[in-house]
Amino acid sequence: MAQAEEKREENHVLLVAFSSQGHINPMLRLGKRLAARGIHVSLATTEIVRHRMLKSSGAGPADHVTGIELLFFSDGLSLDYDRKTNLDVYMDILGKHGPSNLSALIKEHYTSPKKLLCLVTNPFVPWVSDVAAEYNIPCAMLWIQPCALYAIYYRCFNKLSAFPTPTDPDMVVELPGLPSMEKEDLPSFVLPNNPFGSFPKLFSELFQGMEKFKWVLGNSFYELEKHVIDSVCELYPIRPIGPLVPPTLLGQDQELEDASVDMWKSDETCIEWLTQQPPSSVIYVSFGSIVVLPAKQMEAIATALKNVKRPFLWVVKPPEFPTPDGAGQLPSWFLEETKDQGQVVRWSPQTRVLSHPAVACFITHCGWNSMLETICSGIPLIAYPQWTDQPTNAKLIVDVFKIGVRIKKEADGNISSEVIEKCIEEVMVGPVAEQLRKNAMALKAEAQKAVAADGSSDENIRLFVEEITCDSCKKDGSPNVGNLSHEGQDKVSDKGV
Ligand SMILES: O=c1c(-c2ccc(O)cc2)coc2cc(O[C@@H]3O[C@H](CO)[C@@H](O)[C@H](O)[C@H]3O)cc(O)c12
Ligand SMILES: O=c1ccn([C@@H]2O[C@H](COP(=O)(O)OP(=O)(O)O)[C@@H](O)[C@H]2O)c(=O)[nH]1
Repeated sequence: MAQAEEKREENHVLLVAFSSQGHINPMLRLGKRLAARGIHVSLATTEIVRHRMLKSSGAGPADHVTGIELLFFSDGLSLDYDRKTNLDVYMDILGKHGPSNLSALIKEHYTSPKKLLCLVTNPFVPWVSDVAAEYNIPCAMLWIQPCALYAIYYRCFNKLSAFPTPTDPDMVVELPGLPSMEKEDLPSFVLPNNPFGSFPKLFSELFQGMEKFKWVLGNSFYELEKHVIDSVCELYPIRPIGPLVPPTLLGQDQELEDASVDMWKSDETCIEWLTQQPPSSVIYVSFGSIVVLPAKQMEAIATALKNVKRPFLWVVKPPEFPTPDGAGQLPSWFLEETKDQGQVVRWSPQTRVLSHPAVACFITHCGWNSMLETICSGIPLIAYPQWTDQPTNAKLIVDVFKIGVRIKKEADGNISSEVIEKCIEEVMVGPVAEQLRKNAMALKAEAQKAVAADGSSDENIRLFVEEITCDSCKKDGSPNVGNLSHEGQDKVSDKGV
């Protein structure tokens, strides 16, 4: 036992993630890249994740994911608490109980916590940096949304630029390195009508105290977002090390195992069904793990899918806490009337779906993981964003990456099935479709280059590992992301990118 513990503390990094699948998986993939460079890695997250993994697999939860040890701490709430409906309460309680519970976990698992090379946290558990400080361990943040969101929040919460206010809710926001943004392009949390009171507080504290993070890593790649990445260099640089997606999507060794957890059991039968469909014919539809669409919007999508008469694969994840208004439920007529046309599953093996040759396009809520997976699959997107970073991600898809179209809302906030049908036709046939597909394939190639040996992201990982393992760098308490990030970018521009 003593020997195992000693080993654990050699060259060890502890990752800490918020409980959502889209936050844990990029962290695990970062962990794997660190492990490939000789670092021992563990990931700590909250008990609710262990509980969901248990439910999804039916067996006991894994205590390791491809060599990364999983550790769990309590968020202070009971397992059956409805966290999704009460996000503000959840985030508050987690912020109150998380620090002491994580601190106890560290004490329990590491005989000398100071030996940890660093803690890596994500933006939704920013208090991890205080736990790191308590043990005198350096702390890094993995930013799990586009670097554009990092730039927007940094400027917003440090009051460096003007954002919409209750008296000027429609103002257009102009920021360096980004296109002009109207209110429907901004992250929902910076708008005056944002209902999540504790979010601005969480992010104000985070962005006003960035010096607590010695490194900021981003789940993106330089070539994808170079203008906005360059634009934050002077503020507090972010170093892109992504895309953190399964190795099979990156053209890497097919034998390489992915590091990820599944909180829901995926329905593999849809892969067999896909195999029976013509190449580039299927519309894939999914809104991720959190969004629950209002019944009216479910109806509009259902009508559009039926009317376009093309094969579809729609993920309809039953709401964990169903409501009488029918939110998140299929219209009653749908399955019967489309039974020869498409498939509905509760949860799909999404990365296998996106890279399947039968899939033509993806109607998505624009979660960043889904977007990166799509970029790496080289197919166009139809953006239907809901909240948080998603509206801005949709803006990037259309105006910066130019790999998709956006479903525009009517003046009353609803969507019409005709608009969805038009978007589908636009990305499936004709000159726009052709251009989008070309752009998508080009970005896919750039993504593969970034993570391949000596690519921009690979180089940034190498620099990070060099930094955390270098004794003199560790003792220097000042945040030095700046120097390194500049160096990383010089290297990139040296190569003529
Ligand atoms: O902001 C939150 C909060 C939150 C924080 C503070 C508060 O007071 C209230 C709520 C909780 O869960 C989230 C989960 C998310 O999952 C998903 O994470 C991906 C990667 O960040 C995104 O790209 C996807 O759009 C998104 O659905 C994204 C989020 O932005 C949040
Ligand atoms: O049916 C599904 C839908 C989603 N996902 C995965 O769940 C994650 C969703 O993350 P994202 O950031 O896109 O959205 P979120 O669910 O966090 O809103 C992605 O990795 C998807 O591949 C999946 O495996 N099956």
